[in-house]
Amino acid sequence: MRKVKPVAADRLPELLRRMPKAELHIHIEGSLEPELIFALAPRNGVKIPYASVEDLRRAYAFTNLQSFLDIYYAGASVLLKEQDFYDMARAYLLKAAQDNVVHAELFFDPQTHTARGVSMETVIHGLHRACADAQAELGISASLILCFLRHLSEEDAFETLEQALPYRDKFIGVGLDSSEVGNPPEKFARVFARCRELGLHRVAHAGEEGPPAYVWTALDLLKVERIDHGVQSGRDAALMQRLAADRIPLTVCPLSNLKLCVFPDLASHNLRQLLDAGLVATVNSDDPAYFGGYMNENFTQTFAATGLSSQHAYTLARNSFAASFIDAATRQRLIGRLDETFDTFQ
Ligand code: HPA
Ligand SMILES: [Zn+2]
Repeated sequence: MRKVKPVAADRLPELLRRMPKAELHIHIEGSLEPELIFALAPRNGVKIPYASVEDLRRAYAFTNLQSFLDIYYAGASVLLKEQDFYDMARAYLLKAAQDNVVHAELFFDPQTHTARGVSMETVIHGLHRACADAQAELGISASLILCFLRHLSEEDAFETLEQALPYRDKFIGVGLDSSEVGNPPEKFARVFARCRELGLHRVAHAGEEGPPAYVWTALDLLKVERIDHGVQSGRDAALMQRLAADRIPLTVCPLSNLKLCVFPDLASHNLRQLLDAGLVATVNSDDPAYFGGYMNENFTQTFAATGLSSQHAYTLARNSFAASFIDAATRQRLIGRLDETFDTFQ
């Protein structure tokens, strides 16, 4: 990793905001702000059990992953039409562009929608159109990763994959999310093997709340290329060595970990430990509408709490490009822009 100049603590937030970066762990349904929920509900004739935006926001006090997921799936129930999916992704991509996110890989949860009678075509077309427009109008590249809900069955995941295959050109890979503990990666080994045959990229949430064993099986049985979260890996020295040696990226989400009580406070977060061990860690927002911050908030709050430096900032931004699924030429061009930002920053 190249060495960068030290930057005074009071100038670091500006550098963090200004540096170009990629976001690799954003659930697009988790970018649905209360204001948009309250705009979409009457548009679609959907009733929501909250009196106001403020009333809904007050309910965002989570104790663990499941307490969040219950409210996250309820929020997504206002999404019915292609335009709804477009509007949600458009709002996220506008915010991302403001944060100098130049490339984003968006997770989406089709089973949350198809279970309510919304077609796969509606979901994928709405999201994909927003990604295409963002490239043309905002200069940000964006692609889609289809996530299987791990609390549902293997059979349901296979059926979801079948339903999505007519739109194979509109998503680049698959992921695994929802309730982790009790739903280990091995439950989906055959689905992921099929996705590998199809040439799809593969990622999985592992080691968010679940044990390091889930990270091992995500690697060995699902053959994933990245681990989403993965922070529990810090408890297993052999796993840390494996992740470093194989350069398996971790898409870390500090504000999510804080809000879901994975760490008691940001100062106790193990991002520094992961970086010091030579892991390809990145910073991401996960579900920014629920966890109180988009990309730049994740960077600035984490750096303020843990005392990370300009060198860490460069490493994290560079890791985000290295860990992304963009083509090699684009990756080099984006790293060039990153270098220029650090070279010229005063
Ligand atoms: O952080 C998460 N973990 C698991 N599933 C999710 N679905 C949205 N966000 C998450
Ligand atoms: Zn996530």
